[in-house]
Amino acid sequence: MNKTFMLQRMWVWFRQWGRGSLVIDSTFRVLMVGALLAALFAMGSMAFIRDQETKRLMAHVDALLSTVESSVSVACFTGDATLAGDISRGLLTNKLVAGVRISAGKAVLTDRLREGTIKDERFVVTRPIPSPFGAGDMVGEVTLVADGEFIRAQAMSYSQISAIFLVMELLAVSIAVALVMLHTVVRPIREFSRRVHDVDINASKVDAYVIPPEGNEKNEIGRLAADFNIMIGNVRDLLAAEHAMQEEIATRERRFRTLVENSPDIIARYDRDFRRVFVNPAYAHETGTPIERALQRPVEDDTIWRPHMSCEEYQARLRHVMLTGKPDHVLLEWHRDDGRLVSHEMYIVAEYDGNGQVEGTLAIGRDMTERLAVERLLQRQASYDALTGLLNRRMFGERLREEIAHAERTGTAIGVLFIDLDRFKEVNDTLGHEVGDLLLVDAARRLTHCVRESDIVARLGGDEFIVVVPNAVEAKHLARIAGEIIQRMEQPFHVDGNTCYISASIGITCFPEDATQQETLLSCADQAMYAAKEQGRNGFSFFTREMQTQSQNRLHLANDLREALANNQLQVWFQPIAEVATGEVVKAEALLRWVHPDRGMVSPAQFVPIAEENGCIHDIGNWVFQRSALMAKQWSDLFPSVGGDAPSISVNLSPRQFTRGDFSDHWAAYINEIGLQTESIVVEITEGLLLSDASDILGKLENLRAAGMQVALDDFGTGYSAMAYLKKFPIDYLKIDRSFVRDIDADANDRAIAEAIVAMAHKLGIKVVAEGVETEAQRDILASVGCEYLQGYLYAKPMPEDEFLAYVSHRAAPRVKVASL
Ligand SMILES: Nc1nc2c(ncn2[C@@H]2O[C@@H]3COP(=O)(O)O[C@H]4[C@@H](O)[C@H](n5cnc6c(=O)[nH]c(N)nc65)O[C@@H]4COP(=O)(O)O[C@H]3[C@H]2O)c(=O)[nH]1
Repeated sequence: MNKTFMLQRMWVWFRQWGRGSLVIDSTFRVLMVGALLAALFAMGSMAFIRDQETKRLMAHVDALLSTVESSVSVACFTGDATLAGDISRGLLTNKLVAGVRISAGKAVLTDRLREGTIKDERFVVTRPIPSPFGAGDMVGEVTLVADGEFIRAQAMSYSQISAIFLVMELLAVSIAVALVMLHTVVRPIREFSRRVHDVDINASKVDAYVIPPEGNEKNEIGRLAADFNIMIGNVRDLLAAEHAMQEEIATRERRFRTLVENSPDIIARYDRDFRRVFVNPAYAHETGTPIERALQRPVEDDTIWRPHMSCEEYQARLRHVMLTGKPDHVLLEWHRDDGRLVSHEMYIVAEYDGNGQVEGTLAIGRDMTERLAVERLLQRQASYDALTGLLNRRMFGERLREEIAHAERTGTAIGVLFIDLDRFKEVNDTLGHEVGDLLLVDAARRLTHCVRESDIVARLGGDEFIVVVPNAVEAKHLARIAGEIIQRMEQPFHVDGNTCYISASIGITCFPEDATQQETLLSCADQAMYAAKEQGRNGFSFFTREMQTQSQNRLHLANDLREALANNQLQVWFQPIAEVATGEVVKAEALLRWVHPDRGMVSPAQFVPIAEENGCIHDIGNWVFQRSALMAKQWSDLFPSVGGDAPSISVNLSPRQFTRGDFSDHWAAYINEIGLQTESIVVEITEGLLLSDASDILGKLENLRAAGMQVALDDFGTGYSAMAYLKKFPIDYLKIDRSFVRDIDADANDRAIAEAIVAMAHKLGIKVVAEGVETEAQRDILASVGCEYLQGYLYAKPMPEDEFLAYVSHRAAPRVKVASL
């Protein structure tokens, strides 16, 4: 058992060893085949040779029988048993013969069988014996029993020897074949194998090819080498292509890496479990997370997304992209370490593996911080007033629309307060826009303190504000808010080192009582505000239907005013101004009149503000000046004989026209053109002008003075009464407002004010004109405090040009001829 196992092991080892060597394997196979064939042939030939040998020996026995046939014939013929015995003994000496039987007829002459012989009929030869005398008579019969054992042994021995030779021959042939194969096939193949083995496919072309072993160039090995070389060529080409491809891939990868690593966009790749498997440096920089910390971390670990979008939401978006394969845009925002909010728009796409399965997502984020900041700023600018931070007109419109819709649904009321700052224009014009802006900011702040959080506060532009009070159930609630606003606005504004006083006029309207449409609602509030202004400012008015009518009137007036100048509907009237010292009329104020074709006389107090609003004031102002200059010219032609001050005409100059400032050159040119004496024109300005950009105002006033005009400060005492400014500017006259004159005989304060104004003006070398003098008592008091000139109904009301000329002509020397204008 062990032996068999050992043999099996050896056989296996041998086979394995043999497979490693073609020489051994092929030799072994040839020998095995040879041995097998030898065995087969040997087996086949042994039976054949044994048979042939048996036959040959039996033939030999037969031949032996022939040699004794004549002797046996004699013995049989004669019946000679002795002879027959001798013959048989002689035959039995031959090893082949084991038994002899000779019979003559029925008589057996001899019958001998070697002892121990087993008679086998195959080895028995019987032959009839003919008569020695011929004639075809048979005299007996002889039977030879061949020695079967001997013959078999002989045949076996012979066949074995033959088989051994055959096997040896075959083995020899096999060995020869193996040797020949070894020499002609195996060796060249082994050499070929060695050469193939030595081939360096990357070497130069010569070394990269296999040369067939000598003498084998044309046989199968040669063809194999040729095929192999073709294959090497193909492989070399493939390798070269592969190499080029690798190079290309490496180059591309390098470029992509450069691109990705230097990309300002953040790039992150997530696997199916939302773990980051790649991030670029921009990601690390923007998120403040080092790359190694960011990798392999799931999105849930992040806290950076929180401000704008939760991780769960972000993860849900990533999942959706993976499930649907549809790209998505996500805005992510987070605070950096320095606290700055950064915004990135992430473009998320699904990534697939070679089998088309989604293996994760790629997120590329572009920094939108600045753009969003600008957008938000623009949005804010589009919605909020840049100066005050309140809602602007546009946004207010939207909010009001929403409130109206809500009120309609819920059946509630809305209160709208239209707030206009009184005399803000003066602050702006006098102290400059910067101060005006600061005042507006403070006013906005005060406004927001007067209302609830839920109320809407907006700036419509300039000094106009709006407050919307939703759920305004009672008018008194709105009145209380308006009262508080007014009260707060009355408080002095301390702005940039200046103390300014303004007030607020407020118009109040209600939805749905007064109007249900947004525009109409605002228009009603505006009209109510206008009414509040007309009622003396610093107050509020609720909208009434009459206001609507008035407002429409104003609108019609504004339209008609555009045509008024061209249609000769405007006139300049003159109101005399008397000199206290002489009682003579030496000055007059030009006062504009509009004789409306339908309405009759319209007051300048009514239409001058409209003309200022729509810009007509420039043409109208120039026209008034020219008419006044002509009147002054004519009057001065009358006066030299009268004596005293030269006559002059005061012309009201609208602050709007003064600020534009292109009038003075024209006016100066016109004075020259008509040859008017110097100081015949007094330009009346309002005191608020002096507080504005000093150099500009000063320059303009000096221009007027240089052109021979004088300057009067109108309505003095009603505005800022900034005495300090009087020193700085070239003012010739102060005009005490008629509000101080009205009660001067009854109100000691008014008298004291008038007295103080006169005293101060005189100290500055300025003469004083008192307006609105209607009574002699007023005249006397004003005269007593030192007022130089008086203007009022006591002397004369404003009158048309011809009447005025007649008036002054009458008072002047009768010899002076009055020329027509
Ligand atoms: N109750 C009373 N009133 C008296 C008396 N004496 C004069 N008045 C009125 O007082 C106003 C004086 O003009 P103002 O203060 O410059 O006030 C003027 C002036 O500011 C403006 N205005 C008039 N004409 C012009 C003009 O041509 N250009 C500009 N820019 N404004 C003008 O319109 C305002 C009103 O002008 P008017 O209605 O003409 O009113 C005039 C005049 O008729 C009096 O004794 N009692």
